[in-house]
Amino acid sequence: MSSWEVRISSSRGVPYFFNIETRESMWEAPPGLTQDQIAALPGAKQYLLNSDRPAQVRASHLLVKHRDSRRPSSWKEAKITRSKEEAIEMLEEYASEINGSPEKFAELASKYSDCSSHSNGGDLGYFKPGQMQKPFEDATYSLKVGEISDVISTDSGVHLILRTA
Ligand SMILES: O=C(CCc1ccccc1)N[C@H](Cc1nc2ccccc2[nH]1)C(=O)O
Repeated sequence: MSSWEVRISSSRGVPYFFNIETRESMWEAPPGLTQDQIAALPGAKQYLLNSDRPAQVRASHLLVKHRDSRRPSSWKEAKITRSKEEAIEMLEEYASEINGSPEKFAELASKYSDCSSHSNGGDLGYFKPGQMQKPFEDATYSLKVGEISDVISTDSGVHLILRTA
């Protein structure tokens, strides 16, 4: 079998096909390979996972950091000492106040989010697979547009996510 493998493009954060013999690369699966042969290539799992995801999504989030966050500091608080449990309780409070309203989401994110995106109602803009921490990306892709997530945990802290596109 030819020596193709699937890699992730660091610039675009999406999979591509690379032939380690000829050093050829291409975005789409090389012609002539059956679906089974593609699935058997090294790295194919990445391709199969990503291939059914839209190229990019847009989301806003409300982040509450805690003492175990990667950077336990924010525009709101120089030294964040709350526990993860306290952060989750706060987020659940906010979630019930937001009660599914995108307007309320933006208002509370502006006031309470520990991310710099608070100044924009929590809007992160568009992002592609591979650009955000995996739990955040997976949670966003599993939301419908207009839907708000449950509490999601990343190395940055705990989040509510509103998918906007
Ligand atoms: O990484 C950033 C900036 C994110 C951003 C992207 C696009 C527009 C505006 C902000 N801020 C971190 C907190 C943080 N961690 C995150 C993890 C996933 C998504 C958003 C996040 N925000 C921090 O402040 O520690």
